[in-house]
Amino acid sequence: MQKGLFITFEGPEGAGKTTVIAEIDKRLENIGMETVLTREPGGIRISEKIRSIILDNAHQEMDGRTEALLYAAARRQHLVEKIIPALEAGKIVLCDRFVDSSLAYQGHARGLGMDEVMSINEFAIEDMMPDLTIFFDITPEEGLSRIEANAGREQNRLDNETLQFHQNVYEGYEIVQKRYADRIVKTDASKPLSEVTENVWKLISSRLMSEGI
Ligand SMILES: Nc1ncnc2c1ncn2[C@@H]1O[C@H](COP(=O)(O)OP(=O)(O)OP(=O)(O)O)[C@@H](O)[C@H]1O
Ligand SMILES: Cc1cn([C@H]2C[C@H](O)[C@@H](COP(=O)(O)O)O2)c(=O)[nH]c1=O
Repeated sequence: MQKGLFITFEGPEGAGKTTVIAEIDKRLENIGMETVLTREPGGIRISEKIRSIILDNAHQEMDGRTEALLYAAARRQHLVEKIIPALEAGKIVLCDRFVDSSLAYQGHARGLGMDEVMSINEFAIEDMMPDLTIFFDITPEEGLSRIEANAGREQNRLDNETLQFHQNVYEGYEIVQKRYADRIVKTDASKPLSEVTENVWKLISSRLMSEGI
């Protein structure tokens, strides 16, 4: 039975998720919370291997359905091996991307259909959805310009999709937010880093208070 809290972070490329989550993780640990910081695709050995297959720039021939199935397979293993045990141990799981990414990227931007992509994910996750999702709201243009400016970050197969693809991802996220309005809260990710971090911290700490954690 789940006792912890499952929080996911979503948004376009370069929105600032990874940077902000690391700071949130530190703050939670400083107040004595047990956390697990993880990411999708990846987070554990098998899923990191699947990640490198999906994101390899050499794999241009990858079929859209194959891509969607690989994300779902990586998610399944990640869930059973890392996320569920952490939640059962009462920990707070902070996960950089989860099923909403599949809905926005594969379902909408790839054109596979959100319902179809949700159905393969239902097989993977059963009914394990996040308790809270924070959407980092930024235009694809601004997010992509941040990662282009970050010389240390290699651009992967998905980063290198067209601007139109990334605009479709953003449109996909707008649909996802309406569909799951009770779970997803939005933060303005175009603000300076310190401001985004404070806003995300307020969202998370008020949720912890309301859960009595
Ligand atoms: N609020 C911000 N203002 C300006 N730059 C930022 C801000 N937040 C993060 N950055 C910078 O933008 C770049 C992308 O940030 P980060 O890797 O955290 O984004 P991300 O959402 O995890 O991206 P992706 O999903 O594409 O991996 C980094 O160089 C980071 O330092
Ligand atoms: C989980 C998930 C991810 N994606 C995409 C989104 C990004 O382009 C990459 C992951 O790279 P990041 O630097 O770790 O953000 O994969 C996707 O298309 N579908 C998914 O389910």
